[in-house]
Amino acid sequence: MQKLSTRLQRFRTGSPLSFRLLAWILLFSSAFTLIASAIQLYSDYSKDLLRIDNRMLVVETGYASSLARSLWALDQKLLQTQMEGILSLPDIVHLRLRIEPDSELVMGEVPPEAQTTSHSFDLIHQGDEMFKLGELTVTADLDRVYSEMERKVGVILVTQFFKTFLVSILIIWIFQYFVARHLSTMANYARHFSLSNLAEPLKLDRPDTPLNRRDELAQVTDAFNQMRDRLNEDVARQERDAAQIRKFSKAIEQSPSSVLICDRQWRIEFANQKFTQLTGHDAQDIIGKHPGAISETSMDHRENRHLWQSIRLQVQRVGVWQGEVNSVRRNGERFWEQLIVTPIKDSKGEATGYLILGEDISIRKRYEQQLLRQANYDILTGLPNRMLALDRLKLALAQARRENSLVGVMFLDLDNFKHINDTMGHDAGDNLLIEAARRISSCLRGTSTVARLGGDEFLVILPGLTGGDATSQVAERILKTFEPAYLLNNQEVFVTTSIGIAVFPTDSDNSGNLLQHADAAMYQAKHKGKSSYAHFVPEMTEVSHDRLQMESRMRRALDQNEFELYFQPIVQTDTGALSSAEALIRWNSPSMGMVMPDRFIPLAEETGLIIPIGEWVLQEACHKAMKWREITGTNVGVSVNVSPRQFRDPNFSDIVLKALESSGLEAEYLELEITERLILDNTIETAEILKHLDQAGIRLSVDDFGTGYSALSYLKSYPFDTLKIDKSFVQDVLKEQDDASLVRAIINMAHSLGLRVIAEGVEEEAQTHFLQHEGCDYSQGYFYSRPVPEEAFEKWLRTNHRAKA
Ligand SMILES: Nc1nc2c(ncn2[C@@H]2O[C@@H]3COP(=O)(O)O[C@H]4[C@@H](O)[C@H](n5cnc6c(=O)[nH]c(N)nc65)O[C@@H]4COP(=O)(O)O[C@H]3[C@H]2O)c(=O)[nH]1
Repeated sequence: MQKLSTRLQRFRTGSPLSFRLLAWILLFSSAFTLIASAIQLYSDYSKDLLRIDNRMLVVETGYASSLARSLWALDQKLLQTQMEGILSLPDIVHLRLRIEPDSELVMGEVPPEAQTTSHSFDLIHQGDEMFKLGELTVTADLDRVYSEMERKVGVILVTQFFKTFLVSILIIWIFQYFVARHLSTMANYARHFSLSNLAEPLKLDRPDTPLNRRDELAQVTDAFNQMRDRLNEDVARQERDAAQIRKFSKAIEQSPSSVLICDRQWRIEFANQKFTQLTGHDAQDIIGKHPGAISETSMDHRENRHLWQSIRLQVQRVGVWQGEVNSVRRNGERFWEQLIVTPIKDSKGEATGYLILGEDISIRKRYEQQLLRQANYDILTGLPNRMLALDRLKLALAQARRENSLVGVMFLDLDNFKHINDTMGHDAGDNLLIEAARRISSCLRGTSTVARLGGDEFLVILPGLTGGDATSQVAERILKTFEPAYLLNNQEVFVTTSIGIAVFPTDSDNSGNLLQHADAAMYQAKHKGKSSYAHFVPEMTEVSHDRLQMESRMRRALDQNEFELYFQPIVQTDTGALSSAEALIRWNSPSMGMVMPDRFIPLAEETGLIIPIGEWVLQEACHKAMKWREITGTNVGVSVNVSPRQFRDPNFSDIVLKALESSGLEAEYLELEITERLILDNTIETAEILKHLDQAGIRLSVDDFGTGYSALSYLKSYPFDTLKIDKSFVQDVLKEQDDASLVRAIINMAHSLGLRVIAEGVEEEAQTHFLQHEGCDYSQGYFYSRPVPEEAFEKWLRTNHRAKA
């Protein structure tokens, strides 16, 4: 019962379509039935009327002659019987017989208000002559026909109504069961269909037959489910996209680089946290502004506009702009940043905006400037070094050529420096050099240059001179400033200098010759006696007698076996264990005593003698390394210095390989030390030779790192294994904060390029702690051992229990 009522309820409330259908079916079927029934009734009615008409005709044909005979015979009885016979016929209710001439016989009765139909015919006597006897009018009552019709209408209406109703119910049930309820299910499904409710597919409550699978409901269901699947895919894709967008946004927000996103018109739309940290500008303050307008104060307006114009043009043409920009923070502080500007393109490749990535490179810049300073200036005196001095000299010569002026070049050497250094100590020597630099500088104009070439040698460049005399005046002034005593270690010391002068273009028109001539003149001045100066004269071209003598002695020295290798251990910084040794040449000259490499290697370079000397060093070093293997039972590597001239010798690679071959030393235990200046001199050849050596397995190291150009980029392009930090940095790591941070930066940078680092010139234990802390791989210096002769080194090896296992 309950079930029935719910069904009814559902039928009533849930299926308006069924109701409407029912109503329409009823209406149409009723109308149809009514029309059909009306037609039927009308035809029945017509048939009944026809039947009555026929019956009247039958009366005429059947009774006309007999009635006429009875009337002729005046047989009233028969006439009556015959009329009664007619009256007994169905529907005939009234007969009127009009007898000629004026009598009438009436039988039967017409019910009041009855619907009737009448038929009259003549009664004729058929004798010799035709004689009309009378006329009979037969009246039939149509009430039966009408009541019959009424009954039929009633029956038809009732039966048709029920039939229609039942058929409608059946149709509706069929429709409800097979269609409407499924439509309701679909409607409900569609009503509850939402993005959060996509798991359940639409399922109709009906058997899964092949027929059902093909009908329209199945098609609509499939369409629904396909829509659901597509939506599911869309939602999943959207979620994936949203997750990615979230991830990217986070990455951009937390990026270590500053990020600005601009629209097509270069108006800032987004700035990340790093940008705010870096510049001090809040994102909301700069939204809508042009990126060039933020730090406009960093340069003048025109320069800034020009910069951003060229950025815009290059980004449009090339697709990227990158460069270093000197920007200004909100608080006015300047900083260097590396900017990369790229367009953000849509799927059609159209730029929809621009991405500006920025990185604070102030520290790197500072290091680079520091390195540049180190490369160009003498650390002790702060004067330009040899390299910068040569650049300035070349510039001065170029200018003099243009202006037709003279350039004076002076070579200075402190007369008794070596003696003071040896007797009063390095600090006193250093102080003397600083004071001498100051005194020389004080004698010069702003356009002149005074440089320290190394040791106690200075160079003075006097550009834009109009006459040679000016050089003499400057030389005299310098000699005069040297007259007062120097206070070294609280002692008054008198130091003099010797000055050699050469003038462009009188003495030479190229810088190299000018320097040589000034050098020769200086030797001449020294010969003249201390505290004097000398001008170059062509007779001096034979150069100093000393140098010539030195050269011929050096040539003999190889044959006489006067060269000797000293060795200095290179140890692992953290353990102190021996890793390898650097071979350092010494010249045991019978006439000059022990000559240090700084004194003869440059001359050997100039004369080309370095090639046979270098070959000897390589052979010796490799053989010694094999000997140490025997002594220690472990592999000890050897480092050999290679000078530029050696390196450029076409046979250099062969010489190295021959040394390895003849000694039996594996290539990996030989390391060649190359100065960075050499690398920068001749790029293509250098690259090829380095590649060749690297392919042979020989280790390569950059020597004296920090004293050359220190252009970090070349380290990436060449196959170096090791970087040796110059001793000038290491020695002051504990005293100079700048040097400490520079060494730290070099170590980090080298490691990031996959290079090992050796710190040279380690003299104190505290320096080793610093280097350990900074992760420096290897160390070398007096703290571990000075360079020692072969026997001493072997002894050191035997006693040094920390040799690498
Ligand atoms: N103040 C100080 N100095 C330390 C310390 N530890 C090592 N040294 C010195 O630093 C120099 C290191 O060699 P280098 O930079 O390659 O510089 C070398 C190298 O460029 C060149 N040289 C030496 N032997 C050869 C060689 O066989 N061939 C070539 N081409 N050049 C050589 O001569 C330069 C000078 O050599 P050395 O006079 O032996 O000077 C050596 C060494 O004695 C320390 O703790 N404090």
